[in-house]
Order: sequence, then C-alpha cells, then structure tokens
Amino acid sequence: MADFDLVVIGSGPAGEKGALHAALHGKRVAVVEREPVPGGTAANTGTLPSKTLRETALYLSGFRQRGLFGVETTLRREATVSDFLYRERRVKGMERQRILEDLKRHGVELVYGKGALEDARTVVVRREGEPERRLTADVILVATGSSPFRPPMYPFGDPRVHDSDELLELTELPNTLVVVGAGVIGCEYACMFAALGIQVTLVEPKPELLSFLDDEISALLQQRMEKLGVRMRLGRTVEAVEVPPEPRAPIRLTLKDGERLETDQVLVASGRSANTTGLGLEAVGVKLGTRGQVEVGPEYQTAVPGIYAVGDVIGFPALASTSMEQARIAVMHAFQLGAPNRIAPVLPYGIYTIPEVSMAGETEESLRARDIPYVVGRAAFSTNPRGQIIGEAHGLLKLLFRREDLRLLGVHVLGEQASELVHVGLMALMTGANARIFVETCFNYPTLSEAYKTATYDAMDKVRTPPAR
Ligand SMILES: Cc1cc2nc3c(=O)[nH]c(=O)nc-3n(C[C@H](O)[C@H](O)[C@H](O)COP(=O)(O)OP(=O)(O)OC[C@H]3O[C@@H](n4cnc5c(N)ncnc54)[C@H](O)[C@@H]3O)c2cc1C
Ligand SMILES: NC(=O)c1ccc[n+]([C@@H]2O[C@H](COP(=O)([O-])OP(=O)(O)OC[C@H]3O[C@@H](n4cnc5c(N)ncnc54)[C@H](O)[C@@H]3O)[C@@H](O)[C@H]2O)c1
Repeated sequence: MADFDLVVIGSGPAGEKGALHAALHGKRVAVVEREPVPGGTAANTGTLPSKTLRETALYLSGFRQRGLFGVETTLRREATVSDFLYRERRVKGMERQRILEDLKRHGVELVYGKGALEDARTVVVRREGEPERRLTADVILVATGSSPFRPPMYPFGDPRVHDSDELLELTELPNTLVVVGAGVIGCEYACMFAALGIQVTLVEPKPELLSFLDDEISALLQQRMEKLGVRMRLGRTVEAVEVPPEPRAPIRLTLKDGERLETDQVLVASGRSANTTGLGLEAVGVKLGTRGQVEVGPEYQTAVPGIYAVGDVIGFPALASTSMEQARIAVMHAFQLGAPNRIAPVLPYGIYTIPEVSMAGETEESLRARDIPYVVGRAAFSTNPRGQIIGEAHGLLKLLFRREDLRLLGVHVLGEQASELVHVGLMALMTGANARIFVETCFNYPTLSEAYKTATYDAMDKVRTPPAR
C-alpha cells in the first residue's frame, strides 16, 4: 500500500484546498512545501499582501475621505515604509497560522522540502541538511504555482529594481516609480503607490489597459488612474535600462521612441512563469505547454493517469479563486467523489486597482464579435443614495442583457466594493436569470447593490418591453 492516498506538491491556495478536500473525504494526505512557510503566492507574496497594502495606501492617504469633502481635500500624511508594510506582515502571519491549523485539524501532514517526481507514484523530498524522503501515493497533485517572469534586461540584484515578490522587501518608499507592464499586477501596484503620493509612470507595450475588460470600463479605469496621478505610457516599450551604482543617482529607462524616464525605483510586472523546472514531470510523461505550463484535461488530469495539476502551474486564468476550485474538481475526479464536476461556466475577475474593477460574463466587444443583439443598462454611483453618502462619485454598474429576452449576459462594476458587488450579478448569470430577478428583488436601502435595479430599469427603458417570466 502507498504511504498516502494523495501527495500534493505546493501549499498555495490550490494545494491547500486540494489537500483539505481529500482529507475531508477521509483520504490520507501529505503536502510538500519548499518554502519554510505555507500559503504560496496568495498568502506570502501576491494576493493577500497586495490587497492589504492597497487598504493601507487608501487609509494612509485618506483616499476614501476625499470624495466626502470635495476632490481637492486630502488627509494624506507622510507614510513610512514601516507604516506601509505593518499590516501586510500581520495579515500574512495570520493567514500562515490559519493554514497550519487547518491542515493539522484535518490530519494533513506538511512536509517541508523541495518535491520532485521520481516516478508516477513517488515524490522525493529534498531539504538541505536533512536526509531525502520518499512519499508514495495513489494520486499526485502538482500545485507548484508560478513565479515572476524576469526580462533579462533588468538588473534584479539591485535593491531599486523589483519584481512583485521583492517589492515586499522594500526598505524605502521612492519619490518616483516606473512600473513596467500594465497587467493586473502593474495596474494594482501603480494605483497603490500613486495613492501614497508617489509619482508613478506605467509603461505597457499594448495600447490599452487590461484588454480583457469591457472597453468602456477599461477607458474609465484609465481616466481614473490618470486622475490619481499615474502617468500612462501605453503602446510603448522599454529599450534600455541604466542603473548607476550610486544609490541616490536616478535610474534611466529609454523607451523605443526615444523618451527617457528617470526614476528612483522600478517595478517589473511583465507576467509570470509556471514553476515546473526540476519537478521531473516530463521524465514521467507529463506534457508541458510552450510556456512551461502543465497541460491538463477538463478535470485537471495530466497525460499520466493519477497525476493531476491545478492552479498557476497550468496557466490561465491563474487566480487564487480559480486555483482553489480547480483543486476541488481534480480531487473529486481522482477519488471519484460524486458526480462529474466542472469549473463554473462563468468566472468573476476582481481587480484591486483604485478604483476597484470587477466583471463576470460577456463584454460589449465579445457580444458584438458573436453577433448577439444586446442592450446595456447603466447605473452611476453618483445617482445612488449610498454612493452619495460614501462620496463615491465615479462608480458605475453596467449590465449587458440579451435584447430578445433580457437574459443577463454580463456584469461590469467600477468603483468602491466592485469585487463584492459583482457577486449579485454573478449569481444571476449562474442561474440564467433575466431582468425580472432584479425588478422583483427587494434590495436593502440605501446600498450600492440597489444599483442593479437602476441599471435594469435603464436597460428596460431602452427596449420598452417587460422581460418574460
Ligand atoms: C501581486 C499578486 C497579486 C495577486 N492578486 C490576486 C487577487 O487579488 N485575486 C486572485 O484570485 N489572485 C491573485 N493573484 C494570483 C494568485 O496569487 C495565484 O493565482 C495563486 O496564488 C495560485 O495558487 P497556486 O496554489 O496555484 O500557486 P502558489 O500560490 O504560487 O503556490 C505554489 C506553492 O508551491 C510551492 N512549490 C513550488 N515548487 C515546489 C516544489 N518543487 N516543491 C515543493 N513546493 C513547491 C511554492 O513555494 C508555493 O508555496 C495575485 C498574484 C500576484 C503575484
Ligand atoms: N486581482 C487579481 O485577480 C490579480 C492581481 C494580480 C495578479 N493576478 C494574476 O497574476 C498573474 C500575473 O499578473 P501580471 O500582471 O504579471 O501579468 P499579466 O500577464 O496580467 O500582464 C503582464 C503585462 O506586461 C506586459 N508585458 C509583457 N512583457 C513585457 C515586457 N518585456 N516589457 C513590458 N511589458 C511587458 C504585457 O503586455 C501585459 O500587459 C495574472 O495571471 C493575474 O491574473 C491577479
């Protein structure tokens, strides 16, 4: 008999949730983690740290209060690096503790060391100064995540040049910062630093921000970020970087069109690479894609029976939210725990820029590409009583309905609480609801959620036919 029913490599959200799900069903589970702490990118270097820093930046800058007293009013005070990082360290510490306790409570063994496959049923764990350990299992779940991609032109050894992991080791807040790459990470950090009063320039080869967003929302986000002070260099590429050895001399970046930017520090956020090197996957027959990501089937099975892979290591959409769901589905499939299960057909995206943006379902562009007639309903937070109370003057809820029967097809929110508000629409999308659900629901008042009713009436006004039951 194998030592375990399941061995998981990696203790990020995918690994942790996969392990707990199997343990809940009575399986004997071990999790292998190469770092001295559990939690992966989500707990230690990515999701939770960045969201905590955003909250800190909003608090220290008095940003939320600005709308209450007029746009020009600011309660900003000078923030130190320890102010900035204090809560990030606390939240991180609490999350690590929670994971350790959850694993222990469910009888999951946490084995520290670097895991690799010796064969399709054996994980060998190596840790400096300790003898190798071999763990055999009926099922192996690869949940090793991803790491920042580091374009070779940037000298990451210099303390002023960061990727998103190293940024959390910041020893000094810069006066000026260039962020390279306007993906989700670049946009989120650009907003945070700009809110703190740091002059931020965002350089991105693509002509627009976050091209997967609805175009109207992307353009509004760009406007709001510019208003926050982020200087946009979209459709532009960095050609050369000069980092002088004197710590106080400015770093110089030359763009392809000849513009020169001088800055105290640089954050490079130009994508991530799957953590597959040294895992021995290909040697046992697991197939890797062109960018190193593990190739999987719909229930996250690899080419080798009994080996599954979930989370960032399989690539898109590479979110903590989706990684946890993938792990649950993989474990259910591997141990045949109930009916076949697939990931939800509609996934939400929450982007913690300032303002926050969130979406689920179709965009106007995707509907036009598929020739689906639609109608748009909008509700501005400035006309919503709760929006007025909290001083949220620029928020927007945008709903996309199928014209023929007012079935909800897409939800887009920009503004305070966007990533929470989207869930009302997400549930409607999941149940295939039409406009009636919002007409007939009694919402708390005054709330931002009530904007769902306003946006629905706006759409109904445009078609002037009530939705069918
Ligand atoms: C700055 C930033 C902000 C983000 N914000 C959000 C957000 O707001 N919302 C959201 O949903 N997602 C967000 N993400 C994405 C999210 O963090 C990831 O999608 C998620 O962490 C992936 O989970 P995972 O378990 O697949 O991998 P990870 O969290 O990366 O965990 C993988 C684990 O495997 C371990 N490991 C790797 N190789 C080995 C090995 N050989 N042996 C043993 N252990 C190994 C690693 O040490 C790590 O602990 C953010 C990411 C970043 C970088
Ligand atoms: N709120 C969230 O859900 C959240 C937050 C942060 C990160 N994440 C996840 O983390 C992952 C990584 O995020 P990311 O922002 O690093 O990657 P990304 O792929 O989202 O964006 C990278 C950006 O960098 C640009 N780029 C690529 N190469 C470049 C180069 N050499 N020079 C300049 N720009 C370059 C790309 O055009 C792109 O816009 C994503 O999968 C994202 O979903 C999610």
